Amino acid sequence: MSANTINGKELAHKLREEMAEEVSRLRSEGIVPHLTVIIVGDDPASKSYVNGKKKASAQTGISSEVIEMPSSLSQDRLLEKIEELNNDEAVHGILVQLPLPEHIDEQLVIESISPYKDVDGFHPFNIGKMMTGDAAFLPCTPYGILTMLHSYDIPISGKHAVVLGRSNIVGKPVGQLLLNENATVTYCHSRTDNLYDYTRSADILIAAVGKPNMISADDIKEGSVIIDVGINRQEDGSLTGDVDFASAAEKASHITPVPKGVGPMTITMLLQNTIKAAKGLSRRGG
Ligand SMILES: Nc1nc2c(c(=O)[nH]1)N[C@@H](CN(C=O)c1ccc(C(=O)N[C@@H](CCC(=O)O)C(=O)O)cc1)CN2
Repeated sequence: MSANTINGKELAHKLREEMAEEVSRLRSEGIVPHLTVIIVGDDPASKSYVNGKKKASAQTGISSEVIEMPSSLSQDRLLEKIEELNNDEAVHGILVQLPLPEHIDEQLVIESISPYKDVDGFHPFNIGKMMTGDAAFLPCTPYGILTMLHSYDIPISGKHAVVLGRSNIVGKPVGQLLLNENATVTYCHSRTDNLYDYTRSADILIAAVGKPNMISADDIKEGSVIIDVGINRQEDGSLTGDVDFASAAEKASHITPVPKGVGPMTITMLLQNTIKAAKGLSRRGG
């Protein structure tokens, strides 16, 4: 078997075109969706992701501002800035690019953002709503993965979904979203015994570990759906995922590549959350 490639870049492009139409309608009603991104320090990867967010916002008609702050910034100053943005009615979405320098408490920063402007979907209020299946801002990477599965008509209900990784921004929430859609979910992590027994029984395998090529054809079930969230930079500068694409593609039914798989969907769902914030949907439970 040769798998269908789930093309995140192409899907992201299509969704962004649809969003641009929606933003144009909102603008004609006098609503200009606005996203403010804060970046602390000068990590090159973070800078490149933030640039991507700015560019994608502009292409969609979403107004955006990037606030660059030095890595020497105090935590109090960052919290003050966030409070200012929380109180600014023209700002619909606030995002603080992660990771933050070590002297800043990441969780405290996340919790200082108004849950109604939390377009990253990281605030405990939104995480709680997601767990109960209520309207919430969903974390962008997991939301992007669900959108990919839906767009490719991949059945979720009743399927065994195995999530490799338990980070707060990808592993835990993607498992919860799959559970909300009636998958039977198993979480695996660095302490899991006999990990490959689980991966081989997965109908849907989400690899979000950050270990290059840790999954190959021998580790997956025939006809399974493989979602690779890993972004691992090689010595030659190229990117590779957690899955050995060439071998897994021989056995899977669907597979995401790296790059151009899950990555572009992360920024796309951020745009979607910003539009939702501008429409005030999360406040009204829509
Ligand atoms: N506040 C946040 N911080 C971080 C998040 C997040 O969702 N919110 N996620 C990641 C980084 N990230 C967005 O911020 C992100 C990562 C990867 C991509 C992407 O499109 N990747 C491309 C490859 C890009 C390359 O060549 O380097 C791909 O996979 O095709 C977009 C966004 C951590 N921080």
